[in-house]
Formats: sequence, structure tokens, C-alpha cells
Amino acid sequence: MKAKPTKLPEVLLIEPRVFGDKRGFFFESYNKIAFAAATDIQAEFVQDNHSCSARHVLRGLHYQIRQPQGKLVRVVAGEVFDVAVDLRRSSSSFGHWVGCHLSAENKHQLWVPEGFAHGFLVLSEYAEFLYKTTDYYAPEYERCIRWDDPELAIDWPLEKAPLVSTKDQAGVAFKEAELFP
Ligand SMILES: Cc1cn([C@H]2C[C@H](O)[C@@H](COP(=O)(O)OP(=O)(O)O[C@H]3O[C@@H](C)C(=O)[C@@H](O)[C@H]3O)O2)c(=O)[nH]c1=O
Repeated sequence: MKAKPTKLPEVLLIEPRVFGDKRGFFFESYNKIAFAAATDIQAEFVQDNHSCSARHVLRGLHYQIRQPQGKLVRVVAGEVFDVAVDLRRSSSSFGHWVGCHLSAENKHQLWVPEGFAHGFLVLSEYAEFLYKTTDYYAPEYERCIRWDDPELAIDWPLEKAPLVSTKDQAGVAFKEAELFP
């Protein structure tokens, strides 16, 4: 596997080594030792999540305050535009975002560290989205920043107005959000 820094250097694009043959393909979607060697990150994943969404669904921008989660995200069916936003006030990339195309075809994964908000837009008919997290879901600490916050100005590849949950429609502005030191 290869781990490449994105324009936000702590957000990493992971490219697994894929073995294709006449039967199909095989790859290690996660290997603790290989991940640590390629990324220098000692992550302890405690939860695996799986969601499925239709085209134009946008989930995000989500994060947990006080119990932040690092996320290793990937797509096993379809394609998404996946976004991470740096919410750490002390960071030189505070308030900056990065977006990557993750698909079942390219098999790329994104490492979204603690202290970042995360969201994605579905670009295919549907997308199955899998991710590992370094801490447990804690609804009391769950926070949401609006996906279309003007200050963040994320350049989502939208074809029409996205389908957003009621919870996400009630997301707060970046400038009003509870953030990290
Ligand atoms: C995230 C999560 C949700 N749930 C429940 C709560 C709710 O009833 C239902 C759907 O939850 P949500 O609407 O929050 O699901 P969703 O919008 O898919 O939330 C996810 O979005 C992406 C962008 C992330 O980054 C994730 O960390 C997570 O916040 O599932 C859990 O039981 N455990 C979990 O870990």
C-alpha cells in the first residue's frame, strides 16, 4: 500500500496494492502493521461502519467534539466525493478542506484524522461507504457544520441540490461551530 499526503498533509490518500487475476481481485483493505508502516500513525480502530446512499445524497460535515474520531474511509460500490475539513484552531490549515474521489473502482481510502470534519457526496447511482473509527459513536458529542458553509466554500461536484438529512440541514455555520484548540 501507498500513503500519499493530500493538500492537507495530515489527510492521507491510501492506495492499496490490488492483486487482479482471472477470478477478480484481492487486496488487504486494512492491515494494522502495513498501515502503521506506511502512515506513521498508530491507530486503534474500535468501530466499523457501513452506509448506503443514493445519488445526490450528501452526508456531513460531521465530527465529534471531546470524543473525536479518526476515520479510515472507503467505497465498495459506486463513487463519492469525500471531504475533510481541518477544525483545529492551532493548525496552519485551519478552515481548509480537501476533497478526493473514492470509488469501488479505484479502491482508494482516505485517512481523516481526529480534529477534522468529514462529509461526502454520492456521484453514482448509489454508493456503499465503509469506514473504521478510532473512537466510539457518541451522539452527545456529535456536531454538524453546514455542507454549504460560505466560509469553507467547498467546491462540491453537484449536479443538482443534494439530498441532505434533516439533522444535516440543521448544521451550524463554521464561524459558530464548537471547534478544536
Ligand atoms: C454515525 C452513527 C450513527 N448511528 C445511528 C444514529 C442514527 O439513528 C442513524 C443514522 O445516523 P446519521 O444520520 O448520523 O448517519 P450519517 O449521516 O451517515 O453519519 C455519518 O456521516 C459521515 C459523513 C461521517 O463522517 C460519520 O462519522 C457519521 O457521522 O444511525 C449509530 O448508531 N452509530 C453511529 O456510529
